Amino acid sequence: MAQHILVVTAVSAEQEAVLHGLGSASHIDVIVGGVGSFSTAVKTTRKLSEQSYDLVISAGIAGGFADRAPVGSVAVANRIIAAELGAESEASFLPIEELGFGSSVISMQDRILAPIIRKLHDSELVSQVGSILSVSTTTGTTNTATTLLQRYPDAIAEAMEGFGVAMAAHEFSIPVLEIRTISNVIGPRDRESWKIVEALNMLTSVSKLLAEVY
Ligand SMILES: O=C(O)c1cccc(C(=O)CC[C@H]2O[C@@H](n3cnc4c(=O)[nH]cnc43)[C@H](O)[C@@H]2O)c1
Repeated sequence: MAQHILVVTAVSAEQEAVLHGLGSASHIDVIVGGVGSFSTAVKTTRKLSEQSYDLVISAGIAGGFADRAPVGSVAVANRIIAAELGAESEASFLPIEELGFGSSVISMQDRILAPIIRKLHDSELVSQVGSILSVSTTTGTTNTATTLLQRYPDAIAEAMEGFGVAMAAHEFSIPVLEIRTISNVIGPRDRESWKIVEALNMLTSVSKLLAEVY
């Protein structure tokens, strides 16, 4: 399935990891969009207005919810959710849908998702599929992790850029994927325990598969 694909990472270490895995695949471009959905949405939109693409992929490292996406595994989004987009009230969090201002959820197309899920399943890599949350603040307490899971029971991971990439792709009617390798458990902030090098190496392995599948 050789198409023209744009991969968007947050930082250059992720870009290098992806390029390393892609090898000589010339149909895939990889850009750095910056950390967070705002910067990433702007940079992705600019790139999509300059060149035509068939698929956009948000790729990088992420936090995994305990017992759902272990460190060292691969998380593939079937939904990308802007987890903080809404209003707080005394009773509960109100997502933007309930306020009548649009949607905080972008769903992946099955025809795009199925081939990479199959490939990951056939590979040696541990992987899971579910909602990946986009947050502006990296979760740093058990309380926030629990709250997010109550709000989004099918969430497997959180990162900071997916929704920005997805919104840009959506604007150009291009399908989107989010694929992440897990560097840390979501919960109490313990920066020393993050397995960033290992997650970047896993990102290289995943990128090899991306080049074979798409
Ligand atoms: O807490 C810190 O001191 C700290 C230092 C450097 C970087 C960070 C980040 O939050 C990097 C976020 C970056 O990586 C993705 N990512 C990785 N794990 C998570 C997570 O548990 N929650 C949200 N984002 C995560 C994210 O997509 C950014 O690109 C913190």
